[in-house]
Amino acid sequence: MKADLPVLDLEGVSRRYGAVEAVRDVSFALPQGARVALVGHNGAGKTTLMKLMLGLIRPSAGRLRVLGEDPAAGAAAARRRLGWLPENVTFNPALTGREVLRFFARLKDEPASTADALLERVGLADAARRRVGGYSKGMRQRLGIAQAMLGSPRALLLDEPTTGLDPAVRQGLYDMLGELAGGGTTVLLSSHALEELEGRVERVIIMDRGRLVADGTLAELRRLAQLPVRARLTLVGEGVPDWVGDGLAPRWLGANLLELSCPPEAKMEFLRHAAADARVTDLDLTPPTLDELYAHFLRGREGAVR
Ligand SMILES: Nc1ncnc2c1ncn2[C@@H]1O[C@H](COP(=O)(O)OP(=O)(O)OP(=O)(O)O)[C@@H](O)[C@H]1O
Repeated sequence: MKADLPVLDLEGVSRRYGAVEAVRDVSFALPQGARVALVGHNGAGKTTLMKLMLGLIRPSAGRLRVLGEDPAAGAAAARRRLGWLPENVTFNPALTGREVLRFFARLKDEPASTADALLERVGLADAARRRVGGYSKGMRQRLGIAQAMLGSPRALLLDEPTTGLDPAVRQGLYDMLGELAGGGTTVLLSSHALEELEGRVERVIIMDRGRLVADGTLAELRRLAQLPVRARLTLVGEGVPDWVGDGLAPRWLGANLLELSCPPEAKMEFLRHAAADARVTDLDLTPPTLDELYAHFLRGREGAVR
């Protein structure tokens, strides 16, 4: 496969389950080393997309290429270069972490030493001889990721890998995914937890009821959505400053804390006014959150359906 070919490439892919169109006409291509999140409500089609990429199910329409090959055509070579962490992964609780990973290593024709090195890599070396039944949720997820990393996959598909993890464990997991992507592995993860993706993926694909409704970097999606920036001014003295028009939708959050909603095109003018006003003693700007973006694109979709 040529280096510049997309690792995962979908063109007009649909998948039906009887009357349910779980995935409808989805197209995207992910290059080597990309870190991408697939976000959407329950039933949006995220898991179905991953199963299609893994070749576990076939599309009803469209074309899918994984490392240049059709994953469902029995091209085992391409499938072996994919790592998968299913949602709610479970392992035999009576086995130790080391036994579990060595078992999966055998399935992938990998030496036991690779399994041991991966346990070290995901921070489970000290717990390797403990039974999985006694592992915390975070430890089980780490073991799941180690399992997905067996065979040095070119792409990792992770179905909701951070659900149920505490913030420190989640951060550790994203750090690990960042390192893998830095080394050239394409990482595609699905998530409901939009806020945690900020700064941790470079691209977000938003799904809604089987359709792709937005695809881009967070900055691109923010630009497309043209959502207002939230500004909070700390003020001395009484009343809303004269230069704050109704267009900024002023709203008092406290005796001297004023919140404004600033359209992107008015931001620089707003900053000039705020900087020149001696009554302003502090200023915070917050770009639209991922949840606001998500709501915006889903609203657009509802508008399109009507
Ligand atoms: N094997 C199946 N048989 C019938 N319908 C299915 C099957 N798998 C998925 N579906 C349906 O396809 C749609 C998409 O499901 P999918 O599991 O891909 O969504 P999801 O985005 O992963 O959701 P979640 O966040 O809940 O995991 C849903 O309406 C679901 O009920």
